[in-house]
Formats: sequence, structure tokens, C-alpha cells
Amino acid sequence: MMERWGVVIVAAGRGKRMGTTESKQYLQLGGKPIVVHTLQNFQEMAFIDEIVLVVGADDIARCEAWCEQYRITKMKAIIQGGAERQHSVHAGLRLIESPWVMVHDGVRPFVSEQAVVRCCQQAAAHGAAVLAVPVKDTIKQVNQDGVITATPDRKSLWAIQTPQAFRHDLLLEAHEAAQQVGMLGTDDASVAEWRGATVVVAEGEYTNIKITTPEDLPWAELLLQQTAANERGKTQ
Ligand SMILES: Nc1ccn([C@@H]2O[C@H](COP(=O)(O)OP(=O)(O)OP(=O)(O)O)[C@@H](O)[C@H]2O)c(=O)n1
Ligand SMILES: C[C@](O)(CO)[C@H](O)COP(=O)(O)O
Repeated sequence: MMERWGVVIVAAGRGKRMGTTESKQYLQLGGKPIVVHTLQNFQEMAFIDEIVLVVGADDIARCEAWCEQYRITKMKAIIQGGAERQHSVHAGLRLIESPWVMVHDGVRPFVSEQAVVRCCQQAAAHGAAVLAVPVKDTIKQVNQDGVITATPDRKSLWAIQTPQAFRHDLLLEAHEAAQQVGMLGTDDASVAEWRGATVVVAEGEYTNIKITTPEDLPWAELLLQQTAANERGKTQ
């Protein structure tokens, strides 16, 4: 029996690395904005009760219109984000009422329900869990002069994805404490870790890409076609 979950979907970034005039979460993919694909994905998961979407102040109206158009009925609120991803997450967490919460990037539209369930189950067992995949490349630490200074053992290296899933009170308390002292991490697990929580990894998917730079866009088109083909296969 699955717990009931809330989700904070963060989409208030500017997408500087994508370099487009339009923020990347609103670029069209298969005829819909990327963020709409992400919202529809979570809308369809039965164990999710509420979604809070965090966006730029100027984007609230068009996101409200898309939620109406695409029947995102679990949408609880669409709110303004902050200067850093962590501030956007914090704002969203404050509106979640469910005892369990996931945080997910608005620009990761391809995560499968099976992977989300794995993440939630691990979080329910341990209090906090994130999707992750083992790194395939050798990773080097390199100094400012371009000289390699270390080769960490690859067996212990994982590429971290979202969703990241937590007991809601645990994550909210960690974010409140981080905000007070100005601690900034690049994901929510690092905020929880900084507060002393144990966070475990759940098996992610190499296809759960974060659309970040221009070369991710053709991959996203291919993944969308693949997802559509899989869906057709299920119904035949
Ligand atoms: N102040 C911010 C910054 C980021 N995000 C969101 O966090 C997710 C992951 O961040 P990233 O891919 O780094 O997005 P951007 O910050 O938009 O990208 P960039 O760093 O290239 O500007 C994105 O869905 C982004 O919209 C957010 O809600 N609020
Ligand atoms: C949360 C995240 O998607 C995990 O991989 C990532 O850390 C976000 O980082 P970014 O600097 O906002 O791309």
C-alpha cells in the first residue's frame, strides 16, 4: 500500500545554459511545452494527491491556462519561485500538506512511474531517497590549471536525478534551517544531508534526462517518440 504524496515541481529557472530567449521549460516538445509533459506525467500517477508548481512571476498566468487546458486537476497552487533553485523548492514545500513529498525538476519530463514508485518506496523505508544512476565514465577531479588531481573510485559515484523523495517535515525543517544560515546545495538531498539525515539512492534511469543544454533537445525528441511507441505497444 503506497503512502499519499505531494510533489513540488520547480520550473522557475532562466535556463542560461540552454541560451534560448524563451525559458527552456516552455520550449515546445511534440507540440506542448516541456513543463506540461512533466505535469501530465505526475498527474497520471494514482498515489499523488497534490502538485505545487513553482515558476517565474511573469509565467504564472500562462501556466494556469495550460493546467486548465491539459486538465492538471491535482494542481494545488502555482507560485512564484526564488533566485536559486533551493529558494524555489522551499517556497513550494511550504504549501504541501501531504506527509510525504517529492521534489522534481520541471525539465525532467521522461521519468517513468516505475522509477518514481521505487524512489517513494525507498523514502518510505528510510525517510529520504533520490533517484540515481551509476556513472559510466571515469570521473577526474581537475584543478584550475587543467591538471588532474584525483581519480575517485567509480564504484562509489552516482549521477543524481529527480524526483527526490522525503518525509515532508524532515525536508521542510532542513530547508528552513538552510535558509537561516544561507546554506546552498545543488539538490534537496544535500540540504537534508547537511541537516544530518540519511538519504538513500533508488535505481534511476539513464533516460530520465534533465533538459539543460541545446544538445539535449534532439535527445528529448527521440525519447518522446520512444515513450509514445511504448504507450502504443501497451494498448495493442
Ligand atoms: N531559481 C530557480 C532555478 C532553477 N529552478 C528549476 O530547477 C530545475 C533544475 O535546474 P536547471 O536545470 O539548472 O535550470 P535553470 O536554473 O533554469 O538552468 P541554468 O542553470 O542553465 O540557468 C529547473 O526545472 C529550473 O526551472 C527553479 O525552479 N528556480
Ligand atoms: C537536482 C538536480 O537535477 C539533480 O541532478 C541537479 O542537481 C540540479 O542542478 P542544476 O545546477 O540546477 O542543474
